[in-house]
Formats: sequence, C-alpha cells, structure tokens
Amino acid sequence: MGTGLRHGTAHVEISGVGRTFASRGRRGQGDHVALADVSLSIRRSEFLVIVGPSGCGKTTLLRMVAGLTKATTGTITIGGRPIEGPGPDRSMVFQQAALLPWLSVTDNVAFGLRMQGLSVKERTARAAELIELVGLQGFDQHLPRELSGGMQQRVGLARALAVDPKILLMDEPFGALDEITRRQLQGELLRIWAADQKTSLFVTHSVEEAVLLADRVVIMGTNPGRIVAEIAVGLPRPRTKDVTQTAEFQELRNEVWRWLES
Ligand SMILES: Nc1ncnc2c1ncn2[C@@H]1O[C@H](COP(=O)(O)OP(=O)(O)OP(=O)(O)O)[C@@H](O)[C@H]1O
Repeated sequence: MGTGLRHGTAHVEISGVGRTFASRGRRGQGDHVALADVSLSIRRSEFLVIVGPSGCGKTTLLRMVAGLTKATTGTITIGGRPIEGPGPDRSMVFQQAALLPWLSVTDNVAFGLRMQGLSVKERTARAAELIELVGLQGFDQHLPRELSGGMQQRVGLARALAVDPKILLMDEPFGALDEITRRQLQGELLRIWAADQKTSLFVTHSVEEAVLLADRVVIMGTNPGRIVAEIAVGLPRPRTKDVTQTAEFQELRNEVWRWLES
C-alpha cells in the first residue's frame, strides 16, 4: 500500500487463561468465574470465530486479547510477546461503531494514524484507500449521523484496518444490523479479509455467520466460561456467500448447533 504500512500478521497464544470478577457485595455469592482455563492457539492468518451462549465470556476473552482486561490466571502472547495492554498491533471492531460524531468519515478512519507519525497527506491517502475498500467512496466528508448503521460499521472496519494491525478483533460487529445489511457485510468482510488475511478473532451469536467466515469455529459454554469444542471449517477460499447453499456448509452448521445444544 502507498503509505508503507505493512505490519503483517501474528499468531496468538492463549494459555490457561481464567478471569474472575468480584461479586460487588452481593450477599451469599462468591466471586464470579467468567472464564476458566481457556487455552487456544490462533495461527497467523487464521480466521477464528467464537460462538457461545450469552455470558460464556466471549467478550471478556476478546477484551483480554485486546489488552483492555487483564487475565486473572494464565498468559496471552502475540507473536511470542506477552500482552501488556492495548497496542497498535491489534484493532477492535465493536457492535456499535463508536465513531467520533464530530469527525467526518475520512477523519474517523484516519484517526488512529496520527499516532503512527504519518503526515496529513499520507493519512488522507490511506483513509481514501480504506474508504474505497469498504465501499464508501463518495461519503468521505459525511458525518457519522448522516450514515446508516451498516455504513457506520463499514467506517468502523475501515478505521480498524487503517492502522494495518497484525490482529483484527471483532466483537459481534454485525450483531445490531438488519438481516439484509448483515449478509451484505459478511460478503464484504470475506472479500476484505482475503486481500491480506489478517489473523482474526471474531465473536458472534450467529452459527451461520460463524461457519461462513471461519477457518475454525470455537464453541464456548457457560458456568464457568470455557471451550467445549473446536470445529475446523474446510470450506474452500476464496469464499463467497454462495457457499451457504452447499451440503458441506449445512453439515458444519448442524455440527455447531449440536454442540451448542448438548
Ligand atoms: N466488568 C465486569 N464486572 C463483573 N462481571 C463481569 C464484567 N464483565 C463481564 N462480567 C461477567 O462475566 C461473564 C461473561 O461476560 P461476557 O460479556 O464476556 O460474556 P459474553 O459471552 O460476551 O456475553 P454476550 O454474548 O451476552 O455478550 C458474565 O457473567 C458477565 O456478567
């Protein structure tokens, strides 16, 4: 890319991670174990999707990889280095895009680039590249409130990708969108991911979405939050939404459901 940002990807190693939350003085209840002994290796360029019931600790795990929450036990390393907090090697996309309302699309996308020492010209050029990548050309000077929810999520994705992170963390990024927009954005994400294959950790409640996007689906359970199964998704890449019509896709989807309902 023109700006010279090229950070590549990295693997993530989660070893024996647990997270306990203090029970805020509720009488008769001990500390709450949100996650217990979670171990997971995410390969370089792997697209890993976590599914599981509400409260099984998906967001907590993602926030720990982001460096926003500390593990109570265990370790997480990125490219072999322990996490010490948030860093430019990781970008996160949230369910709500959380854009800065007073900034244009361009300035929202370019926001994280200030820290990287790029000139205004380079930042604007990089933002324009990303705006095009997510299909928002022509909207660069719009404010977030002038965009639909789907468009705002596109901006959130562009902002996350702009800094060229090694790891992309996505916490139900399409969870608040209507079904049609959601399907559209799933297709877009497949296309965008294929371009430089960032190591990705994606959380969703949707089994279809999980199988469509993943190289591997990790299924979590509750009480305590833990991994109950892993399913390799060998569907061919580059992948499009058409794959959902295949018998192989249906079989994988049924397998994930069997684990979720067992
Ligand atoms: N800051 C916190 N303080 C206390 N408890 C917390 C905190 N964050 C999470 N928890 C608890 O940890 C458990 C896991 O929460 P988490 O949000 O990670 O689950 P989740 O699988 O992402 O849920 P959902 O699918 O509903 O978003 C829940 O029981 C939650 O109440």
